[in-house]
Amino acid sequence: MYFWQFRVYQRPLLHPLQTHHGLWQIREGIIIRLEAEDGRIGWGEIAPLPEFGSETLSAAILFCQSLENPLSITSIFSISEQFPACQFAFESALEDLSIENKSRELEPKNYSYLLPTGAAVFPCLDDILAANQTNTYKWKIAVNSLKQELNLFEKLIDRLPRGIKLRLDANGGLSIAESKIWLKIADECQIIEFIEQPLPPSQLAEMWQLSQDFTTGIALDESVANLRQIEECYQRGWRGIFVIKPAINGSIQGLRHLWEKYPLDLVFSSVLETNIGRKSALRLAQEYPKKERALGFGVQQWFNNSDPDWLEKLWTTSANN
Ligand SMILES: O=C(O)CCC(=O)C1=CC=C[C@@H](O)[C@@H]1C(=O)O
Ligand SMILES: [Mg+2]
Repeated sequence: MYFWQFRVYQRPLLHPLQTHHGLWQIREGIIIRLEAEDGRIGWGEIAPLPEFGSETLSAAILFCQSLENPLSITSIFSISEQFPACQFAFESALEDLSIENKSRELEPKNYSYLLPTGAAVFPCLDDILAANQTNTYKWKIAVNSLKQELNLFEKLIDRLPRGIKLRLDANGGLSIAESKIWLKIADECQIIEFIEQPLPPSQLAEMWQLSQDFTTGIALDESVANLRQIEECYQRGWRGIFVIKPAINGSIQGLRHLWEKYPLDLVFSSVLETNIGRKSALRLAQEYPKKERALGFGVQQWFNNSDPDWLEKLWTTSANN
């Protein structure tokens, strides 16, 4: 049995993220601490992303307030798939208990750096390229008008060194006609690794057709935000890329079973979680056998790291349970 505690946190993003979903300024979540009878401690993070279909923060708080304490392993693996961020957090805390070398190097060498959206990329681009050894970068589209973004894109690729791969993420905000324009350009310029979620999840068939009509990869993200959606999209014929956000995907064990059951082309992606959730997600990504795709866990600092004791302060200054 495992006694556990939780604390709700709010951390301002150092660089607010502008996407088709809107402007994201504060990452809110819950840190959980599991303690085994022999004193071992395991940490986990509930990092909701409701616009991707996960539970909301308030739903996760109510779930934590109603969950038994102490917990059994059975109760952890019985958490409903209605709470995928909670499933990830409790299973990863359970696994964290057994991690001998918690400080084992996890930071990926092959990662994708998320560039500032739109024209904001240009003032800092040279510094970002100089500071990052990776050759994979990601840039959000479907935020400004197509005309504006096509102009910015031309300027951007002129500034990128040879050999750089770019991922374009529309967060489901393009029309079919706009997707075809981007894909035609991508096929011609050969710098785009894939276009992520060009259309909304409701248009899987249309994205499948685009994947047949163009050579540039298409990656599903919002369409495959949890285990049930991954399996459904595969069974409906999707053989393109699956962007997996472990922290909102649901059961870790369930994800392992899926990638063993189906030959999935996975790209692991962050939900701008804190270091607690990041470690668990990166451990899982390291287990995934295919290594060709850069991890969507750019080393950029999402948070102001001038407060390294934030977790300790959280634990001593607030008691949610
Ligand atoms: O996947 C990556 O390279 C970084 C993470 C990332 O792009 C995202 C994280 C969280 C919310 C989203 O707007 C965005 C995405 O859509 O993938
Ligand atoms: Mg995405």
